[in-house]
Amino acid sequence: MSEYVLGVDLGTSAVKVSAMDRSGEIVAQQSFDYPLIQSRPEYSEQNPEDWISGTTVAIVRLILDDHIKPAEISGISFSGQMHGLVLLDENNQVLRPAILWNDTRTTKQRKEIEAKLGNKFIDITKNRPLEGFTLPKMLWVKENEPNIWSKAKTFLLPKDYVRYRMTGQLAMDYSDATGTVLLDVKNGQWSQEICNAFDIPISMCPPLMQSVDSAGHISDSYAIFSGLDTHTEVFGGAADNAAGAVGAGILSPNMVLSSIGTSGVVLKYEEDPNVDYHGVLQFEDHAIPASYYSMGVTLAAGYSLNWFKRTFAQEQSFDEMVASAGDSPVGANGLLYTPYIVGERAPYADADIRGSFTGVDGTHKKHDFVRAVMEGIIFSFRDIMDIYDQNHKEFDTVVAIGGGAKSPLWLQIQADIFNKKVVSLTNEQGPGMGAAMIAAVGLGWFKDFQECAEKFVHFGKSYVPNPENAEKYAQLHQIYSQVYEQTKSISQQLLAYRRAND
Ligand SMILES: Nc1ncnc2c1ncn2[C@@H]1O[C@H](COP(=O)(O)OP(=O)(O)O)[C@@H](O)[C@H]1O
Ligand SMILES: O=C(CO)[C@@H](O)[C@H](O)COP(=O)(O)O
Repeated sequence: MSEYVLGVDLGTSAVKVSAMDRSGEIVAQQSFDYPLIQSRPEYSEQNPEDWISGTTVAIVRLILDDHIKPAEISGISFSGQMHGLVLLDENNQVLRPAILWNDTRTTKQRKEIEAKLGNKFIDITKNRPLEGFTLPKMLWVKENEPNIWSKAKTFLLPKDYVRYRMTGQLAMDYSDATGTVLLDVKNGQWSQEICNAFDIPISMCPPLMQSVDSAGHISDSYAIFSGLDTHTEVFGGAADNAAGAVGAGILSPNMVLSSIGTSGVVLKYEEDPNVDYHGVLQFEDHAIPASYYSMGVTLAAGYSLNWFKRTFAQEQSFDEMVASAGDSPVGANGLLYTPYIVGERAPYADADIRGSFTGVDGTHKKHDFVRAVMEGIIFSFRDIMDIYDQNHKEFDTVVAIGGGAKSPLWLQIQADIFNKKVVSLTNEQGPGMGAAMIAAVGLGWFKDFQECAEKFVHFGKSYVPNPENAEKYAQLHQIYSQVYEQTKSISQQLLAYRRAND
């Protein structure tokens, strides 16, 4: 009899479920898209029921269309979009749409947290209380929707809610819990001090677990709903970036991950819990017990390209549009794009900054704009890499994952802008692969992630920097780096105008 694990990658644009066998082969994959609800400029929400329907449809298709037998699915685990607030009442019913990681309505709450706890907050959580994180979202609901807050008994993150619906158990794994900024990272427990400071009952925080811990089995009710079998064991899972790092084989400090999903991430494995980036980079518990990672996040990476396509290139397919960037030279004929279209998180934690095209010329063509968007996203990643350079962190290989890693041109642009070797995976399902690996390790198929990675992770093509292009990009990055400061005040004035006229 064959044996499979399912990796559920609960992304922002879609859920992707991969079935993998013991040899690390992906035997089948299904995905299901769901919408973002953006009712106002700074708002970004999703309906948790859409995650449940999407995940279940993908699983049903694996069973019916790909003929994966439920009896052969030994384990399931998760990779989840981080930080999103799901509030449940005393009967574990969802109280309002989830407020997502890229929702930036919480600047007031961020400032209140900073004013009250200052550097103490970073000491406890290893992070700043940025708009996207969960605690400021809780405070926003408390202040703006007191009727909902008064009914809230538990909070969860997105994939924890899906796990709850599959098993009936409420829980959160450490890698996602760091992203709530309510965790005392050194002591591995919810911070009573932060809860007290903001009058949050600590009973709202769910039980904590390791990513590889068992959360029980598929419940009777979910088995009927999905067609899965109740013998299938469900494991904690991880934040998407932790799972992505596992799935990309980032298991030692000399490798860095570059992920172009809806957001963009530059991530480094960290062994030392005392490393201090002063909150400029995020610092999170890893899916691997007793290890950590740091990362910088570009809020609108793939999202920038999606926005551009939706707004200016609807008639082209995604592949055609991306390929057209090859008709524009390095530097997009002197056109620069900054991807701050929903504000930014790293290196500038600024919810008010907005994006720009600079240097627009009457001779520019649409393909120059496409290339400028793709380059601007990677310049933003380069800003994050520069923080590692400033902290004397050495690494020689960048592993690229996410939807953006499907484009060979974009992979070469990464190699040229980073001036480092960039390696792709033979299968770009980094987070989904990581989720499946968590289930495989949880089931005891492998003694640890290292052993599992030897079977599951396969590196594909390497992209080496072209020295001439790297030199041009180094020059352009100097110019790009000035745009933030020079557009900051203009962005603030335009935002004030928008708010006044909303
Ligand atoms: N063929 C392609 N070439 C380059 N980028 C792509 C391609 N298809 C999709 N993308 C980019 O990948 C992003 C989605 O990546 P994915 O890792 O699936 O995101 P998420 O996990 O956030 O849902 C999109 O925002 C899009 O910009
Ligand atoms: O906010 C973060 C990390 O801190 C994002 O990385 C989210 O976790 C969403 O990821 P994608 O949907 O872009 O993969």
